[in-house]
Amino acid sequence: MIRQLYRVLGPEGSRPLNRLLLLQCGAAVLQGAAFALLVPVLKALLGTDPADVRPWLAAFAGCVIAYAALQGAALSGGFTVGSQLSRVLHRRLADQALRLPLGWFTAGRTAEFSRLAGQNVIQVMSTPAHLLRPFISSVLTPVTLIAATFFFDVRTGLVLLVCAPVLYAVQQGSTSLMRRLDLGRDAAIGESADRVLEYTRNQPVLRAFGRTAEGYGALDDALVAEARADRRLIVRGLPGLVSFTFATRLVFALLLALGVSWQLDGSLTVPTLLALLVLLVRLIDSVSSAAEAGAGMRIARNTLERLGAVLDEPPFPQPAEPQTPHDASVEFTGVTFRYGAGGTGERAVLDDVTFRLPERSMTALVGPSGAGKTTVASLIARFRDTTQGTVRIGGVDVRDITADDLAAHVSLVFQDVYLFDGTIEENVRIAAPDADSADLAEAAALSGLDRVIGELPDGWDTKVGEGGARLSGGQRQRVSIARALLKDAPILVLDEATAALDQENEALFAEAVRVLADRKTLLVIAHRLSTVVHADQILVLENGRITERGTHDDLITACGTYASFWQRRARAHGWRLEGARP
Ligand SMILES: Nc1ncnc2c1ncn2[C@@H]1O[C@H](COP(=O)(O)OP(=O)(O)OP(=O)(O)O)[C@@H](O)[C@H]1O
Repeated sequence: MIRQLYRVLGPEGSRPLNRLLLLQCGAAVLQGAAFALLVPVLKALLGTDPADVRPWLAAFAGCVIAYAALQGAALSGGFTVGSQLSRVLHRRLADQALRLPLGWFTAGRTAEFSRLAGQNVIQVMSTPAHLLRPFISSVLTPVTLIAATFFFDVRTGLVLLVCAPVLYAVQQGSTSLMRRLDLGRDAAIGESADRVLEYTRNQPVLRAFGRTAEGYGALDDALVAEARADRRLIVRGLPGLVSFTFATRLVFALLLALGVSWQLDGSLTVPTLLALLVLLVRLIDSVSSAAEAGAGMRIARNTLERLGAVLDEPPFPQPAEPQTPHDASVEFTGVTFRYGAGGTGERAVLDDVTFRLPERSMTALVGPSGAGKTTVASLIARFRDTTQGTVRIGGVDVRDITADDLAAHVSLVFQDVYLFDGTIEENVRIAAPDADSADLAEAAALSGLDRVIGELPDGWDTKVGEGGARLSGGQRQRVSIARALLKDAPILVLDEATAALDQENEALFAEAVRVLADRKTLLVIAHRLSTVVHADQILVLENGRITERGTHDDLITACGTYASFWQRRARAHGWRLEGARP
């Protein structure tokens, strides 16, 4: 576990941990020495001249004072290392979240990540002060006591030396059994936490369909599995714990019997026997507390292992020799993409896709739901890497562009808008914290956010709530568009909202898109014809393949899928591409 502490703390945290371990080891040895000195103290007191006790008493007092000093320093050092542990872990986890590929963040892993950053970091924080100290003293104090026993009676020392490895083996056996059971229980608790989270988040859907907790099978199953893991821990783990307690008591009984027989045959004096028995009681106490500390250490070790595993996840590969894009064009060449680790998914979501978005042009990407449109957007921003083929920005493969450079070139507006719990202004300024008020006003005007701000009593200072919950879908969308515009990246990818905009806002959005097309390379994943008709080129994506491309007029003349979309729209006002099928 100490190794894992070093691993998660990294090089900067290793020095305070070294110092802490030194203090804790020193205190544990001094505690053992103080107990050992009780033997000569007792022997002198029960011996012929009680005045002989003075030098031993002085040595005992010296040991106790030195122990108290080291123990005090070790205690405060434990808290210092604990709070450093929390700081370092939060920072390293945040850094790691930035470096991990987006594909890593499945729902389960996201929940595990927030558990690790929340309750698990708090749990691990207390390890140096509350677990490490008792654990070290429960190992080093008995070792010191056994070594001291040799000075008083070699035979007792030898018996203890033989018994110690047996006790250690029994304890290790019980620890590894409990560790396996703990791991199983941790996994079951994690699963229950995920299901409770899912159950809480999906309350609107569950209530709409009249599902109660009892009727929500996934949660029921997870809770039953957790209860089973708890029972397994108690039933299978108990024999291990009991066997260790039994073994320590057996060693005590053996030594008591031997001590009495040695006293009876005259080879051990009564005062030495009594003093050794006092020492043995202390020894058994210390060894037993090793078992208790071991339980806490086991849990902390499992947690540290999970933290270490997340911190060791390989980051998204960055270019060895970075290049800078030459312009703001985007090019897909023979791009095939499958989801799954390393592109192992069964289905090619994009299949041999080739297109080019010239600089300062507008392209509309249309197609039925699930055709792969959002996947195209995520490949431009290199949220994921292609399975085959190349995505180039300004003539340079996105894999040869640094993450910062790529972020500076591409702005994205997704349908699922996430806002941070702050004001509207803070949310827009995330894109460019130093932007002046003229830039902010321009972004607001282009996105239609200025109207929202005019209607809200607190204007720019309106609190949006967690995730933007206090704003409507359309308002959130406009904050998100303003944010993307303020960033002023030369390439803008807009995943047009299907439902969030009403007709008035739709016209406004279409106007903003037209203005932007003159300034930026624009890719709009379009669901509305008012956006599509003005595009310089329209790409029709079906089942991961581009089946048609051209301007609106070209495609109408071609009488293909796009033309049939258009005719449907003419028949039914309020047409949506995403639901349509040719
Ligand atoms: N993280 C993922 N893991 C596995 N499959 C995914 C993932 N994201 C999307 N897919 C699958 O890839 C396909 C294309 O999804 P994508 O979101 O790109 O489609 P889309 O055209 O944008 O759809 P929509 O218009 O409904 O947003 C779908 O079949 C979807 O189920």
